[in-house]
Amino acid sequence: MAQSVLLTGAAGRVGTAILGGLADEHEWRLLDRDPPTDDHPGEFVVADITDEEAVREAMDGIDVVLHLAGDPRKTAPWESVLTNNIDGTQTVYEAAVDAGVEKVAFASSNHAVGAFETEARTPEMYRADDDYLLDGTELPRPGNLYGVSKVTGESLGRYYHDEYGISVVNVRIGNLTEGHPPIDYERGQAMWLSYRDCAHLFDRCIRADYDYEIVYGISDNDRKYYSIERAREALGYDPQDNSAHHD
Ligand SMILES: NC(=O)C1=CN([C@@H]2O[C@H](COP(=O)(O)OP(=O)(O)OC[C@H]3O[C@@H](n4cnc5c(N)ncnc54)[C@H](O)[C@@H]3O)[C@@H](O)[C@H]2O)C=CC1
Ligand SMILES: O=C1O[C@H](COP(=O)(O)O)[C@@H](O)[C@H](O)[C@H]1O
Repeated sequence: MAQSVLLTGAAGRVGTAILGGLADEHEWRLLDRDPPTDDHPGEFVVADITDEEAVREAMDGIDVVLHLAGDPRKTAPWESVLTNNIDGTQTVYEAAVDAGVEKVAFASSNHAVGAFETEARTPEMYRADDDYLLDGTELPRPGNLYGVSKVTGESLGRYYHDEYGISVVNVRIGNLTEGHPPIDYERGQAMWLSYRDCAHLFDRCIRADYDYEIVYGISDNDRKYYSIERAREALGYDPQDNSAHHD
């Protein structure tokens, strides 16, 4: 059944991948501080996610929120991640709970656990013959302030789920690239997420029933140090792509 979905950060790369696969599948309300440059499904709200009133208005009638908006740079300074990623995410959750939204899928990141990639483990852990695997039950271990902001976003979800019962899934996205995995970048190939699998994964976030989840968002790469088992079990994720199938 089509659901009413609010997609924040809709003008960005992840939003483009999602809409590329799911434009006709749901009723969309798109939100970004940048106006659209192309055709888009549904209505487009130009607003900043730290604008409480605008975010409240955008939640009206929404079933599911895919919250992508934020500063995606691993080098982002504290002032930016504090405003865009932490304050913005809290504003989105507060408005979602007040509006009676059922589910929020939060775009978390591999950088929430980046510090597990120690000198002793790398580059071996990026290779198919290495069995090191993070599965989402490990404690967070961010390697930069951007990662800290993603861990904080996951914690905000934990709080709003426990306190208000809203369903929450945190998707620790790997490395999204279109058409082809990153070239000459073992780490990027191990955490590759294709556009097709990205759209399917967020479709499962919209449709599945869950309480509070942390899952890894990567394709079914031969090289991997993130387990996708929880995404399969909790969401019914069934990825089609594998970085090993590209030269
Ligand atoms: N692209 C990737 O491989 C990965 C992305 N992510 C996360 O996914 C999300 C989307 O990332 P991308 O699409 O790659 O980034 P992007 O920079 O292409 O898109 C982000 C969008 O959010 C909007 N935005 C940023 N701050 C905003 C604010 N305060 N109010 C309203 N809109 C705002 C921007 O205008 C932009 O259109 C981010 O939260 C990022 O941290 C996580 C891991 C990997
Ligand atoms: O969280 C993110 O991660 C991806 C992959 O990280 P990288 O360390 O391989 O660059 C990055 O491309 C994306 O911009 C970022 O938001």
